[in-house]
Amino acid sequence: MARHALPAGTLEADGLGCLRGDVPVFAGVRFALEPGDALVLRGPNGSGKSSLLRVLAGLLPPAAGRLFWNGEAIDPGDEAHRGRLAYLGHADALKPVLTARENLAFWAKLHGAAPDGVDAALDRLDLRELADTPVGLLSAGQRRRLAIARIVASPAAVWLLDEPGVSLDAAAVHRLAAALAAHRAAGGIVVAATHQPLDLAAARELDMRNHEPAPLPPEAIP
Ligand SMILES: Nc1ncnc2c1ncn2[C@@H]1O[C@H](COP(=O)(O)OP(=O)(O)OP(=O)(O)O)[C@@H](O)[C@H]1O
Repeated sequence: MARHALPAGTLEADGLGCLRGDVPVFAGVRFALEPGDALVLRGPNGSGKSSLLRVLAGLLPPAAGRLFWNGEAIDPGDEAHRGRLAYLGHADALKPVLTARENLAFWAKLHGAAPDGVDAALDRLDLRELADTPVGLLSAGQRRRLAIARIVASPAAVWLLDEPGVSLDAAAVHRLAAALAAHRAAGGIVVAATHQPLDLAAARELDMRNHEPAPLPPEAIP
């Protein structure tokens, strides 16, 4: 499948920390990702993988540290940077009354993606036969495939994926791996949180257990 040109660049995190409800979740997260790189976030439940992805997506402000694109600091709410990101959360962010194709067309228009990328993304996730089915009638795995197709159809350079393989059967896991490889080959960057193995060649790993925040001082504990 032909890929649109990606706005290739480097993504760096320097000393990122995060609070959830005033509770420190992680601290001191550092990485530097070049075009084509992949970073897998590991760690037990509650260690902060989803929180880190939300910080990277600009959905949660960091409590400490900065993010850089091509060496330039990214300000919170930076619209140009938002355009470089495609975020897949636990929820699939699909409209149940629209068909699979209509959902992708909606997202493609919103993100300025090429309309011909919609059918290509449906093909890549083997969804062509379900293109005209309302999303409310799809199975969990079919919905997850469509949510991944939404990322594939986007023009974003940086894919931020939270448990992308959830609900996928073996064939769909294979298609996900192929989509990730194609994105990286086109100069894209992948950051994925996963408990399952993802077939990501030469991916780097970031273990959230190495970024546990320092314990609160006794006087700060109510
Ligand atoms: N909206 C929220 N408000 C307050 N605390 C939250 C909120 N969301 C998550 N947390 C807390 O932040 C911590 C990190 O959660 P997070 O979802 O980032 O972990 P995770 O590593 O992705 O977990 P999992 O493997 O279960 O998906 C947990 O202690 C969780 O209870």
